Amino acid sequence: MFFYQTLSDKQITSLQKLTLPDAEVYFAPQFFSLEESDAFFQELDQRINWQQEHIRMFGKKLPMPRLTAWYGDKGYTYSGLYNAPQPWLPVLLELKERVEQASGKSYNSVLLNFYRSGNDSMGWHSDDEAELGEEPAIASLSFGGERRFGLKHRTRKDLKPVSITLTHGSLLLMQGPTQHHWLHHIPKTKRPVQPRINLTFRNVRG
Ligand SMILES: O=C(O)CCC(=O)C(=O)O
Ligand SMILES: [Fe+2]
Repeated sequence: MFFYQTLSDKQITSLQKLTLPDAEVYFAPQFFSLEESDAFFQELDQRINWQQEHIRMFGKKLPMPRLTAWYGDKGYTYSGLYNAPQPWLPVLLELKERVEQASGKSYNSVLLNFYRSGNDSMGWHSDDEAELGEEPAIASLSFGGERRFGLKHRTRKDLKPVSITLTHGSLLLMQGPTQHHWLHHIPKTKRPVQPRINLTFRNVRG
């Protein structure tokens, strides 16, 4: 476990390190206060240019099971789709500063996901695109309804899959060898859940 200071209130908050082999994952369930988190959810809900993108699968064009948006300095290819960057918004720069301060890393882009209901999801993947470099640091913020975040090792079947509840106002940080060895997903849920906004800050090269 290590400690950091938030910029706003100089309050010491802890990022908990998960005990996962072949990974470096940290989690802070209440990185933001409830008041801040409610305000960020509203702001992002209203200001982000949310898009319904499609994926091509088996020659079919299918709607992605969530809305997405891409902001920052660089374009990015994700799930075979090229995402042209939209210029930073003030709210995104504020969040970027906060996660940079906490993680000691810098980011030049952010992918946003909007999960409208428990029927929205993200399939098993790792964020291992070449543009992200060898051992990418990815800082993931969650606002709104709680969803389960699953992690499973690519090859070691003796390791049980891990599941974390991504709370309103939480920060999840993945770095080091994590993307090489582990896959992650957001499964659908039958539980009634509030809409959820996720932001993953990344550093894209090139
Ligand atoms: O919604 C989440 O927490 C996961 C997002 C994610 O894995 C991604 O955008 O690559
Ligand atoms: Fe991911």
